[in-house]
Amino acid sequence: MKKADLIITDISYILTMDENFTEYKDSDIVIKDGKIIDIGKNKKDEYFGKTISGKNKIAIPGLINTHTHAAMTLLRGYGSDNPLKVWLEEYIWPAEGKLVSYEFVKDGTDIACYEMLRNGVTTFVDMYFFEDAVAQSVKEVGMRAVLCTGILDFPTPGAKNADEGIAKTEDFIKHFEKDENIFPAVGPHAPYTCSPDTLKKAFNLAEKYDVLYHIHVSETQFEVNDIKERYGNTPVKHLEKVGVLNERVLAAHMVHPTEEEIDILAEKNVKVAHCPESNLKLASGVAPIPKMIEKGVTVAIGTDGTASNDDLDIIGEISTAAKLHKGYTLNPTVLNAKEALKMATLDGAKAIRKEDKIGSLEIGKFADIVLMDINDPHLQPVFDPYTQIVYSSNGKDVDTVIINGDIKVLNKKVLVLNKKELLEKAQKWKKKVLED
Ligand SMILES: CSC[C@H]1O[C@@H](n2cnc3c(O)ncnc32)[C@H](O)[C@@H]1O
Ligand SMILES: [Zn+2]
Repeated sequence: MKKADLIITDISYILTMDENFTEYKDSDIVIKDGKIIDIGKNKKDEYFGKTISGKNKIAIPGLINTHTHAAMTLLRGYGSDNPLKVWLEEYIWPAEGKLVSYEFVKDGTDIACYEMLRNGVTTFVDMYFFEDAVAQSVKEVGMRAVLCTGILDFPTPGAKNADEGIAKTEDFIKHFEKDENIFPAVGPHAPYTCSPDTLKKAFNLAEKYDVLYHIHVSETQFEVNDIKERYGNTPVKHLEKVGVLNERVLAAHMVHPTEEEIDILAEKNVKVAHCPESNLKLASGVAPIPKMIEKGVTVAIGTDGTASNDDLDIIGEISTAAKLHKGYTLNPTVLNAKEALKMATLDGAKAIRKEDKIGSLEIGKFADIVLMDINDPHLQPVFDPYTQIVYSSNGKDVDTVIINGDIKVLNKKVLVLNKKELLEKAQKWKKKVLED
């Protein structure tokens, strides 16, 4: 018998989400030193250590949310039912200008971490202000995250101009460069809020430290028209001309690329964070995701912030994506359940360039594992476990969440945050949002 730290026994279905979609039935996963060391039938007989039961459960890799603004939980529902420009300029940016501080971001991110864990998210990509506060939350709960300060050409709660945003980003990168779970990145907000000079300076920084370059691109028709008017090009072509497209770029939204621009994204190996619910709620449009995938673009999934979604349920997000693109293309074979789940797992890991460490359940990878409870009438009978997850379940069916081999959620209860305290924080900030 060999020593293990944790053995998940008799898991009804294991969906590894590796490149071959390898599956196991009634099998075990063995974990040691934070990593998966064995998977298969009767592996529990070869190891001793703490066990938890996987009976009536589906095991999938920890889910990856590739675009959010976590602290915006404190603005959930604020300024709803408006287009992006009105929502940002008349509601969100004034509220952020008034309230955003280290404390706001810490409290808001704590709430977001609770919600993400509850919904099976183990890794997320965040762009906001006071990312040191986000890092503190992430450390306390033991999640993984790609974190970047939003860089804009006008004053923000975190910096008086883009150069200060870039300088702060460099300090942040240096601080977390070697961290195992926090991956610092560079976050120019968008082509309409960053000049070509700012975009390029930010890009050079990402190159210097070999980190992700995360940016909102081609989110609305308004943006496309605005960039055309200002620079004579559509957003992706504009970014290409500025010289800021390569494999390090993770572009959020990408709702309105032209055919030619999709070819550029594929050629430059730019990754896309698709945010269908935010795009629907803000009436930004429907991104041509099937076409991007067909042309070889890696497309992952993101929720965006909770003021434009308005939740952090990534299973709900892939369900929306799978159905939206079928309806929009009038083709039911488009974005099938396996492909949809891949967007939130292996393709999410590829989007953040961590596919060697996370994104699938494989020996040697980190033990970031979600167990979905299928012992409930709304999830039975199971003909196809992928279909069950994408079309029948939602985040609330997540029973257990393990990160780095540590149990963070058990029996649908988040173990690493205090729910009562979070509810109090939400009330405290609601009062401040409503104060003059
Ligand atoms: C610079 S940090 C992030 C900045 O972006 C704002 N934001 C939130 N959602 C969106 C979106 O869908 N498109 C563009 N900008 C967005 C957020 O409120 C912060 O100000
Ligand atoms: Zn966003």
